[in-house]
Amino acid sequence: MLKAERMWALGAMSGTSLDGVDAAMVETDGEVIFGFGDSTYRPYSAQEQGVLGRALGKWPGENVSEALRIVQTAHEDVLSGFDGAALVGFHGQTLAHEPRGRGTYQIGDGAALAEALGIPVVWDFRSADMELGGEGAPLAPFFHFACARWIGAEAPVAFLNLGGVGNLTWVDPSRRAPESDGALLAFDTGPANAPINDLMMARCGQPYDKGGAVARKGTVAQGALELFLAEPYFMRMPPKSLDRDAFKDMIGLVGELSDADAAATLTGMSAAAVLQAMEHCPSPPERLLVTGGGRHNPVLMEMLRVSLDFPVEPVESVGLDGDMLEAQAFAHLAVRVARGLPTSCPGTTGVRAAVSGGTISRPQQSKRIAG
Ligand SMILES: Nc1ncnc2c1ncn2[C@@H]1O[C@H](COP(=O)(O)OP(=O)(O)OP(=O)(O)O)[C@@H](O)[C@H]1O
Ligand SMILES: CC(=O)N[C@H]1[C@@H]2OC[C@@H](O2)[C@@H](O)[C@@H]1O[C@H](C)C(=O)O
Repeated sequence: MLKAERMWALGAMSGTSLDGVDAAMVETDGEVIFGFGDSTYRPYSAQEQGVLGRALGKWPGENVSEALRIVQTAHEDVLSGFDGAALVGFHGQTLAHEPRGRGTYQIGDGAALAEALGIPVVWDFRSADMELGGEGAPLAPFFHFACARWIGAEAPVAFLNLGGVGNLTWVDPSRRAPESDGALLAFDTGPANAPINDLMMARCGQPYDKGGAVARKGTVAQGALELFLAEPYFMRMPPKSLDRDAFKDMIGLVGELSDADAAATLTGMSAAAVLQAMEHCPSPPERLLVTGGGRHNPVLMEMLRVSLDFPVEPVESVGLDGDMLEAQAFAHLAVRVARGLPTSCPGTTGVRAAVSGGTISRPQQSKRIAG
């Protein structure tokens, strides 16, 4: 275990919406955030997205070599452009996630990345948690705890990530540490952008509903919304997590609707899932801070605002970067792993006891292309 030492760490995340790789630098000792540094984004081309999309749902033993090569090359390219990182946190690309079944599967080879970059790489963040009975996700909550302190919050706040899937973290920043009893409650809320994107691609040949423009013209079909909310997942007590495609069938619920009504209804479903999730929080948060691409969808944001009686704001309102929060999370978590500090606990993943996940791969050769 390293002693508490602040360092610049570089984190990288390739999210479930398959849009690209985010990378960001954070100065941290794994507990306190001292500052945020450079960040960048490397989109996947349409051809790369196609390969990754076809690899979704595959498990170890199945052939994903082309997808792996894309993920590996994209990360090497983007991460080699940074200077001064002592450590890299490499999430990889989730292909499948079945917490109560076959486990979780992220592709990306941290040992090869450490060789290519010439710096230690922390990876395989989710396995240890699952081995101890956890969901393996979400993992950003330990970083959200540090963010709540960084923004100076004294009362509970909540972070909502609207990515392909939605996830919510309720934080009580007055607790001593993120693993302390009652400091964190976190779980996946339900589908967020993934079904909207799938609908837009199938019906309009567009990757997403930019600005909620299509949904804005439609009306939410109440019958379909009620069928969606009858899904047992919403009643289940957290922690709980989801595969990107766990709600793939919900597209069928809007199959008969016009494009606008279908988009409005799927957007309404994503919002309703968040409202259900808020019911599970120990107390209403002071504010709901929204991160991830869905914060750019004004229809989705408005649906949340009209139903919640505390402010719903993008994380930019407190000086954070909503496009980079997940990449920053894996930078921060990498330092926690290097120090042997926990990265998940019963309140975030349902793991039996707080656990420090992740594997550290150090470069064997002294080759250095960064720093
Ligand atoms: N201007 C916009 N209008 C509407 N939706 C948007 C806009 N910008 C981004 N999005 C949505 O956000 C998605 C990308 O979100 P994000 O990058 O947070 O996902 P991710 O990190 O891949 O997912 P996850 O957090 O589940 O791993 C896009 O696919 C799109 O659906
Ligand atoms: C298995 C997996 O990759 N899950 C992702 C996904 O995307 C959002 C949500 O579902 C969350 O559970 C998680 O990512 C974030 C970064 C997390 O672990 O906190």
